[in-house]
Amino acid sequence: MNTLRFDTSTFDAAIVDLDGTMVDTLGDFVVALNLMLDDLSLAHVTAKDVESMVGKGSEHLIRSTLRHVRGSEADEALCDAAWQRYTHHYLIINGQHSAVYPGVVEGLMALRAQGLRLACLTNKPNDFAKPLLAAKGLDAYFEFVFGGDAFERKKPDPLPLQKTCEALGTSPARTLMVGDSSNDAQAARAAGCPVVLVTYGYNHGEPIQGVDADAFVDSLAELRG
Ligand SMILES: O=C(O)COP(=O)(O)O
Ligand SMILES: [Mg+2]
Repeated sequence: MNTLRFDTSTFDAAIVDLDGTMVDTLGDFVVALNLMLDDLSLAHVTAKDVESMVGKGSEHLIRSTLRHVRGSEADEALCDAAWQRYTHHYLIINGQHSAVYPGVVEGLMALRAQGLRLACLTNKPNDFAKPLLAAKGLDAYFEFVFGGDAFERKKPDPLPLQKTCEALGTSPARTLMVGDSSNDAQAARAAGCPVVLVTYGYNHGEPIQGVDADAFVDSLAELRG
């Protein structure tokens, strides 16, 4: 059920996902992947193809893209070459084909005004995540930014959430996860964090309402104390 207001007054902190939750980065992914595919003399992907592959980090995205355009699993040499080309292009175009979703700044400001500690936890690599947040003017809201390579395992594993709670010094039960996909929800459930999902974003092509979460919001502006 969508709610027009999700009461955040019982929390000490919020952990916020990046791609699909704060920033619509689908354009960046498509542009960087197609530049990579050009370098490898392979066919292009569309935004629709990419949308269902985003959320499990860049390695997963590159492997899924190669599988999609070639029709078979890529070997390690091709994956390595693709990774080099993809990171080269992504670092250059990062943020140029992306936009902050409506209500994000309002929501982050409200959470901070309420005294909540904020961390950004994404499966995007640190080298992509930190410059993107800075370019979009979102970095100052967060005490910590942890990318997909910050810890040994990525979401949906609970480890990144547990480590982020440790960094914040907050208990999982009083730390709200805000995300856009089942990766965020599964990680939160396993870590013992309550979870709210946005109704926009990328969830592997599946309707988000089918995911086990505490609430769904249409905008981060609905998160209020
Ligand atoms: O797979 C990605 O790079 C996107 O990651 P995020 O949704 O955890 O920010
Ligand atoms: Mg996401």
